[in-house]
This record gives sequence, C-alpha cells and structure tokens, in this order.
Amino acid sequence: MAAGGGRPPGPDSSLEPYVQTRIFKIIVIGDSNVGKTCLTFRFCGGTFPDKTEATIGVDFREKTVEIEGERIKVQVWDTAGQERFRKSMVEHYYRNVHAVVFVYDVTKMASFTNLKMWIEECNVHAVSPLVPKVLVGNKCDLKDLIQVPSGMALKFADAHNMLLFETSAKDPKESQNVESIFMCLACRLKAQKSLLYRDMEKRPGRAQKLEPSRDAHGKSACPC
Ligand SMILES: Nc1nc2c(ncn2[C@@H]2O[C@H](COP(=O)(O)OP(=O)(O)OP(=O)(O)O)[C@@H](O)[C@H]2O)c(=O)[nH]1
Repeated sequence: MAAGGGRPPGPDSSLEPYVQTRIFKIIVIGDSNVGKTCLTFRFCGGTFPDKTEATIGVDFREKTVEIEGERIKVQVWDTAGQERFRKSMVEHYYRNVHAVVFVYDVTKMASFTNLKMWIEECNVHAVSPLVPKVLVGNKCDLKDLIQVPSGMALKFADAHNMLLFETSAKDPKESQNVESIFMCLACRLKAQKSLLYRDMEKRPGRAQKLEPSRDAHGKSACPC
C-alpha cells in the first residue's frame, strides 16, 4: 500500500545510517473554493495563505511526521475543484492513492450535496474500500453563515463509513484539528498496513477491511 522512498546512499553512507521513509499519498477532493488549498497549507506549513488562486491540475505539499518512532512522509495532493482545471489530471489523482479527504464548505450547501458526485468519481476510479476516507466540513469560523448542520453531515459520514471533521483552515485555534485530519489518516494507514501483513500471514491472498471508529469531530477516533 505504501510506496517506498528515501535517499540513496551517498559516498560516505557508511558513516550515516540509511533510513527508509515511507510515503503516504493523500488526495484532497471537493468543490472549488471549499478551502482545499488552505487546509493543505495549514497542515504542511502551519499558516493560512493571505491569497489563493484556483488550483490548476494539482499542487503537492508534504510534511514528514513521526508515528510510533517511524518517520513517515505525508504527501498531500491538493487537487483542482474546477472541472476545466482537473479533467486531464483525474487519473493521476487516484493512481496509487493511500487515503482520500473529501472537503465541503459548511457555509455552502451545494458543496455538501455535491459530495455524492465526488464519491462517485472516486468509485469510478476503482479506489479500494480499504483506502481510508474522511469527510471535512471547512470554514467553521463563519458561524453565522453555516448552512450544513453537523447532524446532517454526521449522518452522511456514517452512511459512507467515514469520520467527520468540522474545522477551519483560517482560525489558528483550529490548527490542531486540521493536523488531526492528516495524522489520523497516517496513523490508520500505518496500523492498517501492519494489520494487513498480519492477516496475510494467516490467510495468504486475503485482505481484511478495517472498520473506522466513529466520532463527530474525529478527535478521539484515531487508532493511535
Ligand atoms: N473564512 C474562511 N475562509 C476560508 C477558509 N478556508 C479557505 N477559505 C477561503 O476560501 C477561498 C477558497 O480557498 P481555497 O483553499 O483556494 O479553495 P480550493 O478548494 O483550494 O479551491 P480550488 O483550488 O478552486 O479547488 C479563499 O478565499 C480562502 O481564503 C476557512 O477555514 N475560513
């Protein structure tokens, strides 16, 4: 599931331990303007960009994290929400993907109802049910403008076997919550991989589906 990576040994590699870093590819999907770019900036750089432009094709950001002593590179693919900027890239988004983040804007009902379409696209590209998926309602700082009630989002998340995170890329107080989205996925991928190995040892050729734990805000739902 996870691609290998790391630095090839240099001339004096005998002096340094060669550490392999696993790479987890996580794609961020959803309507244009829901805040995909801002969420990835918040996670990878710890900031909220002053100004963003519509993503064309895809932008890559990454962050190396440590989970239970293992260094893991979380490679975030910030995809384009506008059809005209994404159509030539869609195949690449889904190829060898390890996890999917579906984003809607809590102040825009259309971005929530369109989630069905994004999930359908994901299915069309044969993304395995083993690939963890989470739902993110962004722009929660705009409290007076909220159109998508938490209960409705939670029901949808439950029906699609996903955790729900309601957050804001803009509000610095929410940065921990944004971090949790990606860290939770990275933890699950790490755990899933070792479970898969264990299962394969018992029954070669068969994989076991992991059921995610449920939590309205995903805060304590990580397996780590
Ligand atoms: N209030 C508020 N505004 C946000 C938040 N996140 C993003 N925005 C604003 O929403 C607009 C769109 O943000 P982007 O991150 O560029 O949206 P996107 O989903 O990447 O859009 P595409 O690249 O077209 O797919 C920008 O004006 C951001 O400043 C948030 O949490 N709160």
